[in-house]
Amino acid sequence: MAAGKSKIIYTLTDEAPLLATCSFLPIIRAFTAPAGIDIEEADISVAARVLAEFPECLSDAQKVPNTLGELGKKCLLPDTNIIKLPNISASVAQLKACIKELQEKGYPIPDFPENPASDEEKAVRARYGKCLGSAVNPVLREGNSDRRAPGAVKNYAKKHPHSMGEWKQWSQSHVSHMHGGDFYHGEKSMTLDRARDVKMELVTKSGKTVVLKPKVALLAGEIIDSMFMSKKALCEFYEKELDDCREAGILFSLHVKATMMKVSHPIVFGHCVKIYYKEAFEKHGKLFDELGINVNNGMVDLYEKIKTLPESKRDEIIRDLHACQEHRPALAMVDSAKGITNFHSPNDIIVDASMPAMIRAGGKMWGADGKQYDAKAVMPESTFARIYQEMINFCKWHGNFDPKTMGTVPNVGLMAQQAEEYGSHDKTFEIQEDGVANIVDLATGEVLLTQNVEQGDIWRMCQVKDAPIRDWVKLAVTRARNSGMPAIFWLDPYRPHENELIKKVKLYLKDHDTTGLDIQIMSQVRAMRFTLERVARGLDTISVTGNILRDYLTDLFPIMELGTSAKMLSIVPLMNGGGMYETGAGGSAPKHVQQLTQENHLRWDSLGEFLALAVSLEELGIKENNARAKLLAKTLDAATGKLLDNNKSPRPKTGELDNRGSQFYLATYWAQELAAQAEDKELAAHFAPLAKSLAESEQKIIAEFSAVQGQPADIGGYYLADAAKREAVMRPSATFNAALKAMPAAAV
Ligand SMILES: NC(=O)C1=CN([C@@H]2O[C@H](COP(=O)(O)OP(=O)(O)OC[C@H]3O[C@@H](n4cnc5c(N)ncnc54)[C@H](OP(=O)(O)O)[C@@H]3O)[C@@H](O)[C@H]2O)C=CC1
Ligand SMILES: O=C(O)CCC(=O)C(=O)O
Ligand SMILES: [Mg+2]
Repeated sequence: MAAGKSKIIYTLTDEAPLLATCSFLPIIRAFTAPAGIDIEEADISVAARVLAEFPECLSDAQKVPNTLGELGKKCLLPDTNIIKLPNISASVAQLKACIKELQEKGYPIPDFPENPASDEEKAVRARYGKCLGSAVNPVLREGNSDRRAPGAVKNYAKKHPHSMGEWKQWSQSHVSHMHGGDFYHGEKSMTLDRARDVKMELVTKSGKTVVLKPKVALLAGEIIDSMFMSKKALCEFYEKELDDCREAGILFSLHVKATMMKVSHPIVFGHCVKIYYKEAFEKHGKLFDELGINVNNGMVDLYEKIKTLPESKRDEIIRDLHACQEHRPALAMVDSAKGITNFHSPNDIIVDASMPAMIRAGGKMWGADGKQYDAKAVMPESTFARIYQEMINFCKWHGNFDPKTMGTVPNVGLMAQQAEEYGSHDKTFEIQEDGVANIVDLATGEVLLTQNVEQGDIWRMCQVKDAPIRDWVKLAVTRARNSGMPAIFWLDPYRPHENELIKKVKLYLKDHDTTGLDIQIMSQVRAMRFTLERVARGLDTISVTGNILRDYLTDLFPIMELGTSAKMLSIVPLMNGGGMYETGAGGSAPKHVQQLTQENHLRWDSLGEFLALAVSLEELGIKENNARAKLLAKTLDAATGKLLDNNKSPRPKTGELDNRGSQFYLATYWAQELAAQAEDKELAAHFAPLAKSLAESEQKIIAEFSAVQGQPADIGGYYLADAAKREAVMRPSATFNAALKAMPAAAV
């Protein structure tokens, strides 16, 4: 019997994930219809988010709803079930490209004001600001994070290990971070005794009081921090590291997270670029200012804007930039073939993915000649950079990890309600004048936290509420109990913020039965060492971390263990009872779209989506007592296992099996599993013809998929593709399409 109407919300995002969703949704609908499950689409692509900001510029036909805002509200409801795919966290260059494409498609939205002067321009800039950087995940993440490699995926990686670069003990690769003057040093933190409204203000040396943030409402038990990065210390650090790197003769690479830390990290990045090219910036600084060049957005901004200059001037600038390179270290490349360096855009080297890639490659990055070299990995903020050096130390001593035997490291991450640094961009400021930066109670005038700051310093306030911390501790205990693994809280008692957290963790652990569990608290470097000693012996260890380490570790370990974080199970149990199922922990791999449009091959692996869908169905089945949803989940997991066993994942090379072919195999195995099960005979009978027809047509369908490969594919746009063209490209097998269409759309 069919159950009542249940609903899964499926996000439509950008780039490769969106393409893959386009072909996967018809499959999902064919399978979920008999269980009475509706799949509701929610377009949260960067294009949709931009259009939703400017309804007054659009005709009625062009207007789109604020889907992200609506989805954020749904995350607070108990019955919400969302599958969330990775989306673009846009850089300024990406946002401008998106705006241009929409304008060219007839959407009369305003240009992006780069240097807003009038109030009107400032207002437009602020609206576009909402679409910049990591603007989606923080809105939806109303729960903490549970990320792990499912057993079938881990076993597959052990049987089919990916390549690992070799670590040499004499490798020169290392991490450099500040040893003073960064956010870590001088941080102040407190737990609120009661609910308070506070403001953030700067009292300048000249006696002015500048209110930077008029009001932040804080709850009782919330932890707040005040921390700053000294511009002077940062610039001295860069000078020293650039010289040191030049002397060592290795590549210089700068790793930031400009998407999530969208206010502070572009500034940190910009200082490095300006110091590297110091003489050129000194000579042409005035002109650069006139042109509105802002290298916080990368050298791409400079190269774009000098295009307007006469050729001779342009050549002079380029010569001067090249002259700086003569006495500076070589830069790590993002794309050696195209001459794109690490300084091109702050979003090109994103630390959570870039550091694991370097470590996996034996400590190597790409040089301008397309060869691999040792590198100095510069991460100015020392708070979390130290974990990477600890892993490098381990690899230098023990050699590279072996995916065939290494243990697994799942993560329980404190993330809910914009926890810690990742929720701080609206409370982060570049200080305009020397003075004292205060967090002040609005009602009493009491100064809660104070810092002495100088012009150019970056000052921020972070917060984490009490309820998410309680929920995080509970999730850690639950995961430790269900997995039987030790759980380590990575918390550093020498850091004021984490010291406050430790007090709460110790208290809230008492709310749970922890008998027989191995739960420990260790500072980050010790936790890394302890975990790696176990990893090397094939033992599993849960890392329980704050928000930044959640992000870093859930790429770091999966990339070592599985070759990519896209194969992770990534669950967000929403605090009000709903569930969000993210697909993997990685991004949206722009180069995959390029390969599709040039050669009609999509190497993107939808495995993360298959895993997420199974958990989403299982949860829905339990909550709504929908036996068929549970059966769909069980059979989907079995089909995914078979897909891995039979090696039917997409391959990177054009001409071989790609995403579309892989999805076809998933559908075939899923139908076969459903047809073979005996729990629900009606459902078995429903899927038997599909199982049979897909198996019989295998060669024909695969031939139809192969036939289109090797030539360009037109999807009619990048940020806003043409739906019909995209569908034609992503669903090129008439036989497969007809088999899915023949499935009844209603419950049986
Ligand atoms: N949750 C989210 O919404 C997130 C979004 N992002 C955004 O994604 C974009 C790209 O980020 P980037 O740092 O390059 O990291 P990615 O994780 O997208 O890519 C790194 C590399 O990992 C491999 N990879 C990742 N996912 C898959 C997959 N499903 N199938 C096959 N291979 C995969 C690819 O390597 P290869 O081609 O060699 O196989 C890819 O080039 C940015 O705009 C970023 O902001 C980033 C992280 C999370
Ligand atoms: O939202 C983003 O930009 C990145 C998110 C991310 O990297 C993660 O959650 O692992
Ligand atoms: Mg990440």
